[in-house]
Amino acid sequence: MRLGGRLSGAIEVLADIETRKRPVADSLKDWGLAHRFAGSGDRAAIGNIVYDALRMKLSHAYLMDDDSADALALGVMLRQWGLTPETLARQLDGDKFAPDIPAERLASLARRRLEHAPLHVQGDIPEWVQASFVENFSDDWLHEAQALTSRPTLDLRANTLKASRDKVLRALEHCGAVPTTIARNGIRIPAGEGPARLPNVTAEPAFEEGWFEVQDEGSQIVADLVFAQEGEQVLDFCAGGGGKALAMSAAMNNKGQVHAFDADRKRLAPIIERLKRAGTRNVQVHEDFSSLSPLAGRFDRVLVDAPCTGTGTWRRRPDTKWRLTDKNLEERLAQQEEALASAAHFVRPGGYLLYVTCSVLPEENENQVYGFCEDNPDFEILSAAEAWEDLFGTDKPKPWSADMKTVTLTPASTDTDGFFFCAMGRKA
Ligand SMILES: C[S@@+](CC[C@H](N)C(=O)[O-])C[C@H]1O[C@@H](n2cnc3c(N)ncnc32)[C@H](O)[C@@H]1O
Repeated sequence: MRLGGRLSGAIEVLADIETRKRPVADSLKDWGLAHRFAGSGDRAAIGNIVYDALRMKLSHAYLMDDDSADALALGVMLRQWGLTPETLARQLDGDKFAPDIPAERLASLARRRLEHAPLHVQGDIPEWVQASFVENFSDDWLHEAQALTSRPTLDLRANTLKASRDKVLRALEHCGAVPTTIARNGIRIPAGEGPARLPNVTAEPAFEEGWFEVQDEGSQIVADLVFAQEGEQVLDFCAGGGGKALAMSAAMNNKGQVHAFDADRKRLAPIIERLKRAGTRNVQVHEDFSSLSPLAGRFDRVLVDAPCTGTGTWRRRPDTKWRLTDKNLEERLAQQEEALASAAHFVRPGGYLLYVTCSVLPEENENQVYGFCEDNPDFEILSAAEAWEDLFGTDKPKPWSADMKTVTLTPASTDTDGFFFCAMGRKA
C-alpha cells in the first residue's frame, strides 16, 4: 500500500473509534481482518497514524478547524510525521486510494496559532483534568501534558536471574537496543518515526529463554525504589500480571520471599508462566485472601501498585485519555483507599508500605497517601531521595516531586511513563 491507502485505512479506523466508542486495539484488529491484503508494514503504519492522531486529537482539531477523522489524519502527516503540504501532495499524487486534502484545512493550519487555543487544547488533555495538572505541576503543567503526547519507547528489563544487561543488549543489537538512562537493568528500543515498526521482541529466542521482560523504565524504577532486600518478606498486594513482583524477585536475587496477591484472580493468571520463564524461585502466588490473612503484620515491605486512571500511560494508550470521566476517577479513588487500608495490615512494625500508581493526578497520589497517614498515625511518609541516590546515583535526570519526599516520574522529567511512588514507614 502507498501512503494514500494507509491514510484512508487510518481514517476508517479513527471514524469507527469515534462513532462506536470502541477501544483502539479492537478497531484496528477488525480493520485488519476486513483487509487481509494489507501487509504487516501497512497495518503497523495505520496503527501509528491512529495512535499519533489520538495523542494530539484536540490540537489537531483546533488547528485544522475540524475534528473529523480526515482532519486528524492530516494533522498527523503535517504536525507529527514531518511532511509539508507539498511533500504530502507529491506522495499522494496518482494514488487512487488517497483521501482528498481539502484546501480549507490547509489554509486553516497555515492561519491558526496553537498559542491562541484554550490551554487544555494546547496540552491535549480533557478540559476537566486541567485543574489536576495545574495543582500537581504548577507552572510546568503544560510542558508535562504535552510530553504525554509523544510516542513511547519500547522498554525491557534484563532479568538478572538469567542474563546480564550487556548480554541482553548484545542479543538485541539488531533491534537497536540501548541501555536506559536511569533503571539499572533497563534496555530501550527507540520509538521510531513515521511508519516505523517496533520489533516483536517477544518472538526473540532471548525472550523465550527468560533473559528479559517487557517493562516500561518507569515501572522498573518504582519496583527498584521498593528497595526489596535479599532475605526479606515482601508482599505485592496488587500483583496483577506480576510485572513488579518479577522485578522485585530479581532484585532480591531469588532470596527471601515475594508473596503475590490480587483481588481479581483472573488478573494473576499470566504470572505463573512468567515466573517459570524468568527462573524465579521465591515468588508465592496467593489466589485467595484466606491464604494471605494469617500473615498479617509479618511483612518487611508491602507494595500497593494500586488500580488507577492510568493517566501516566497516555502515551501508550491515548484512547483512554478521551474516555476518562470524573466518575472513573471517583471509582479508582475508592479502590485505592480500600487497597491501602487492607494492605496496611500486613506491614510489620518497623516495616514499609509502598504506594505506586501509573497516574500523575494528585487526587490519586499525594492526596491518597497524606490522607492515609492522617487516618493511620502509626504510618509516616518517608523521603525516597536516599533510596533514589543509592540506586541511581546523583547524575541522572531527576523526577518531579511536589513535596521532595514522594516521586513522580513523567515523560518530561525522566523520559518514562508517568508513575507515582511513595514510601511510608510503620512505626516500630
Ligand atoms: C496497576 S494493576 C497491577 C499491575 C501489576 N502490579 C504489574 O506490575 O504488572 C492494579 C491491580 O490491583 C488489583 N486490585 C484492585 N483492588 C484491589 C484490592 N482491594 N486488593 C488487591 N488487589 C486489588 C487489580 O485487580 C489490578 O490487577
